[in-house]
Amino acid sequence: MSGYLLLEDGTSYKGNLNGEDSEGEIVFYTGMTGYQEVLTDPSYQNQIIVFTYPLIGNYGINAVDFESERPQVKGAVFYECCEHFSHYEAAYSVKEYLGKWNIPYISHVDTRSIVKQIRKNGTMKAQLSADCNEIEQSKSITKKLPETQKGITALGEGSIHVALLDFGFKKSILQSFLKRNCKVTIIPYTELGQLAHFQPDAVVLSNGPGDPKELETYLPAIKKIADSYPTLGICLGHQLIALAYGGDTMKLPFGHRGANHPVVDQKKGKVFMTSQNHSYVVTSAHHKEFGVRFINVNDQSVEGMFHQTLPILSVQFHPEAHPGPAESEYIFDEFLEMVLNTRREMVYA
Ligand SMILES: NC(=O)CC[C@H](N)C(=O)O
Repeated sequence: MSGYLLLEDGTSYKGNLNGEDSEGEIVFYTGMTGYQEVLTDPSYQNQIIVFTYPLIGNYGINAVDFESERPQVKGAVFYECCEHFSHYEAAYSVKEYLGKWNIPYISHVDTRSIVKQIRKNGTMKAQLSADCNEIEQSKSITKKLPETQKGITALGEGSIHVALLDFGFKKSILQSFLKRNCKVTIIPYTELGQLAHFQPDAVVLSNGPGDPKELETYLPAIKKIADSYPTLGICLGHQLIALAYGGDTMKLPFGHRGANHPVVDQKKGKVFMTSQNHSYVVTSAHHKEFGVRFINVNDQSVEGMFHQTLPILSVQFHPEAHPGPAESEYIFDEFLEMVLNTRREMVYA
C-alpha cells in the first residue's frame, strides 16, 4: 500500500507503507548491520528510525540478537526491506517481525534525502501515514519517562553482585556482567529505593530513552547511590550521573547513532570505534569533581567521565556493543577491577 513519511518541517516522502499510522521523533542510524538490535533497543522508544544502509533485512530476524522482548521503535524507514532473507539462524523476516507487533514501516523512500533533511533541521516529529496530511505543528512530541519491562529480578551466581538500575536496559549490558561471573539484580528505576536492601557490590545505571532531565526527581537518590557504591553509567546512566552531581546536558542537533563513532580514551592514549545511540550529551561544563576521560573524535563532545576520588566511571558510548564494535568492552573489566579494589580497601581499612 502506498503511504507517506511526513516530517514536522513540512517535507513529505511517498513510499510503500506496511502497517498503521504512527508518530514519533525521527532519527537516523548509520550502521550497515544490526537492525534487529536497533529495533529492540529500549533507548529507541518513541522514535521512528531511518536506516541509512539501503538493504535491510537480508539476514532476517533470529532468536539471539534481541536487546529486549519486543520492538521498541514507533516505526522504521528503509530503502529496501528484504523479504527473502538468508541466514542459518534466521527465523523470520523483518516484515513478519514488525507486523506481528503492529509496528509500521515505510520502504522505497529516498533515505539519503531524508537524512539530509534531518541533518539540516534536526531531529523532529514525524508521522508514518496512509494520507498526505500536514503534521499538526502545535503538537510537539510529548516527552515520556522510560518504560521498563520487568520487576526486580535476580540472575547469575557470580561472586560480584551488581545492581543494574533499569531505565530500559539492553540485554547485552546484562550479559556483559553475567559472562564476567557476576550476580545481577535488575531494579527498575521506579523502585530505586529498594537498592540498599540487596546490598550490591556495585551499581550500573543503564541506557534508556528520552531526555535525562525528565528524570530530575530521581537525581538526589542517584547521587546518594553513586556516593555509596562503585558506579558505572552507560549512555543515559552517564548523563544522569552528570546531572546528579550538578553538571548539565544538552541536545545535539541530530545525535549519534551508528557503529563507527571514534572515541579517544585520554588515559590510555588510544582511539577506538564505538557503537552509539544518543541525542543528548554532557556539556563540558560538568561538575569539577569529575574529569573528562573519553572524547568524541568527530565533534569533541564528552564521551565519558571519572570521579576524582570515588569509584565512579561513566561512558556515553555503548561498551556492550550489539550492534557494533566491541573494542571498548574493557570498560566492564576495568569497572569490575575497580569494584574488587574497593572491596579490598574496605577489608584492610
Ligand atoms: N542509549 C541511551 O541511553 C540514550 C540516552 C538518551 N536517551 C539520549 O538520547 O541521549
